[in-house]
Amino acid sequence: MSKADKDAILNIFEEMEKYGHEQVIFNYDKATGLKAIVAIHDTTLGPALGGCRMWDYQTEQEALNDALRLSRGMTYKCAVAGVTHGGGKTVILGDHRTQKSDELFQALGTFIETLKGRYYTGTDVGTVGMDFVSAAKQSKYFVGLPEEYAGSGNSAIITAYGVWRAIKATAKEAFGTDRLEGLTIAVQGLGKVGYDLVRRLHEEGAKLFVTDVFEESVIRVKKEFPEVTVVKPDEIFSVECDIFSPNALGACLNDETIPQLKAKAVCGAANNQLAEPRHGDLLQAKGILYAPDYIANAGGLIQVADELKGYNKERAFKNASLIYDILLQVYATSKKEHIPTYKAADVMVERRIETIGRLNRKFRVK
Ligand SMILES: NC(=O)c1ccc[n+]([C@@H]2O[C@H](COP(=O)([O-])OP(=O)(O)OC[C@H]3O[C@@H](n4cnc5c(N)ncnc54)[C@H](O)[C@@H]3O)[C@@H](O)[C@H]2O)c1
Repeated sequence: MSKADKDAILNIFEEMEKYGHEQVIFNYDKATGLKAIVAIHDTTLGPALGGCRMWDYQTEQEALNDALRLSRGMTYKCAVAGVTHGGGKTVILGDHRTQKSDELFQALGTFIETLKGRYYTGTDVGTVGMDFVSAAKQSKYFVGLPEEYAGSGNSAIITAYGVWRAIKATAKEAFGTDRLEGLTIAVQGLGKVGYDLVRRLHEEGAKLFVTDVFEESVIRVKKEFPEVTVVKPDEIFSVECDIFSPNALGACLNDETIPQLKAKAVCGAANNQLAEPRHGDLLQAKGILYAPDYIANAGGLIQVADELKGYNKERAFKNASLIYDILLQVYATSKKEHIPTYKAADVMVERRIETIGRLNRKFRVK
């Protein structure tokens, strides 16, 4: 174990205190080799909800940091999306391409079951619905299962729908109309979400520039929507456009990329788009309207939260459409309180958690 890892373990409570985490659980199963960390950030609004990531972390500290950071992000995403859940996250330490097995996920199921519903989990980077079909053999606290297993299925479709609604709200704020026809939009990432977003934007008559590092994704999009203009991955930031839509990886808005942006607004699905919070200030200083990522991409969360009530697709899409209204509120708060949009979103969330928390305490039956 490296010195950094030892220090991190000594500092866990300091980290929990800094960000208000309630619980961090280390799970090890000898028979399957499962090593998983579950972080529960805040259950004021209800049981924690948040995906399970499987990643070949270089160090245990990196895995722990990811669990802490991502679970906190889920508290904010749940609160802003209006679902009655708090934030949690699981990370499995391992290579998702070579180390998965039915037994490994069943072992995860046994650990999640011990939390007795304090935390629900499902897919994230490196995991797919079928992994949780295995886990669900041992526990009822899994979501995001495939439709044939009575789950709500692929969440990318509703996520893309939510991002489309977010782009419309952002256009309304930046350009005074939510009609996308004639606007130029640069889309980075043509994966599960990016592809379906391009389909919607194309249908509405937006002029599209697109890119992906995976050539097959680019070929598929160009074949289906021949009017799009394909650019190289490193050219997408400097495209002359109205809106830049990041749908690939996190930290894409940083010291190197922000100066290249010619867009008047940024709105996309990627998680953790700002490399650091100060990049949100930098965007504002440049006069670029930023749609906070955890609001724009809340569609998937809304779907899995709905699954816990007995999935109703119509209801889930109706709730995801409200991303439009929530974003307009964020933009209004940002203007009224003279703060960047990413801060306005956080402020709205913190106020909501405080208010609902107070209501929950007031009416709790002892
Ligand atoms: N799928 C969901 O329901 C959901 C929900 C919320 C947030 N998100 C976030 O949205 C983003 C996209 O999710 P997804 O499900 O479509 O993932 P995905 O893996 O299907 O697609 C990501 C795409 O980005 C491409 N890519 C990676 N690096 C790139 C780069 N530098 N330039 C251009 N393209 C690049 C990949 O080749 C891939 O095609 C992720 O950040 C994810 O965390 C997804």
